[in-house]
Amino acid sequence: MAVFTALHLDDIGQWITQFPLGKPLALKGIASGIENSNFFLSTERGEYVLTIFENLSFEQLPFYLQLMRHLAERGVLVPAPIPNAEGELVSALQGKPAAIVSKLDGSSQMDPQPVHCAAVGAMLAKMHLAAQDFPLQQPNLRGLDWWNATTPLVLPHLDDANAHLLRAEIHFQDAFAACATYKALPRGPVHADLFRNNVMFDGEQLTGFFDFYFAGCDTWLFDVAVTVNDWCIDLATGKLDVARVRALLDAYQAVRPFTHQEHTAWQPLLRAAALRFWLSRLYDYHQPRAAEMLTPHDPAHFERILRERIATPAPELF
Ligand SMILES: Nc1ncnc2c1ncn2[C@@H]1O[C@H](COP(=O)(O)OP(=O)(O)O)[C@@H](O)[C@H]1O
Ligand SMILES: N[C@@H](CCOP(=O)(O)O)C(=O)O
Repeated sequence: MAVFTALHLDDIGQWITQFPLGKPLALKGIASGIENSNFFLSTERGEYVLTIFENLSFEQLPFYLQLMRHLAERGVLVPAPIPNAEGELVSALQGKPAAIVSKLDGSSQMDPQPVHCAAVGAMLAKMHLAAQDFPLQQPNLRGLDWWNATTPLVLPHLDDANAHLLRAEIHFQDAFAACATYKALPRGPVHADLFRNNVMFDGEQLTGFFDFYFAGCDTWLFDVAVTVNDWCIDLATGKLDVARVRALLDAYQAVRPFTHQEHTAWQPLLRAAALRFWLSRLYDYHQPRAAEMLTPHDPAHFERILRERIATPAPELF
């Protein structure tokens, strides 16, 4: 999150009367994050998070908010969206779509141990299974099509070595996505951005996943790869820590066993997950948006991870 649209308590006095939340007491911009404008909101009824969506449209948002509601109803620990008096989860604020969700307890675990990775793996598998009967469809908007569209926009900013790496990896991923193994992978709604900063813990107890605004329908294995590439690495080098990888994968497959096609696709999808965030970070870095609070993420981190996944095979799924 970041703050692209400035907002003060006075600005929401009228708007908030459509929600059953009582009087607003405090509103505080959240500096972390990069995508939307987010605020901690205190009201007479409790603590919430108010999000103004900067890129997603009114048409796209029901997928994310209904998905959160669907998951919350099935025991997956995610924020509950608050409906307004009309039963709507999204309504216009400052001319943009906005929503209020419950605030999760706990804090981010930025130095995860195997026990935390196991909790994340188990909850991710539960999420995949719980979303199987979710009726709405929306593709992962940061999937293969977006990688192909974004590559020519960032290539002019890269040195020769990185331009070569990017071209070669896009070529590899296009070819892999066309093969029978890839097409046979189980799919459904995925979180697609389950980094350390998007999960809450109270000690070793996982208290929730949030930030579903990159979610979409994609392969479940891509979601596992995104998660492993953040939770199970040494941040300085991008190298995988085998104990954390094993803990996450074993806890995941205790809930939802991996298929043989997933076993074959594992190494390519770890590369795909690294490529996805290298590209988005390059794009955000070279085409920055105006914001009151924004700290762009370092693209070189995912360049290192991609090079490392190409050079060194990761532990197998099973
Ligand atoms: N439902 C929530 N409960 C508690 N804290 C939240 C919640 N949603 C967001 N936050 C806080 O806001 C910060 C940024 O949120 P994030 O969703 O990552 O932003 P973005 O939409 O830009 O990706 C998080 O690190 C967390 O501290
Ligand atoms: N997790 C991604 C992009 C989104 O970041 P967030 O802080 O808004 O969740 C990255 O690290 O590049």
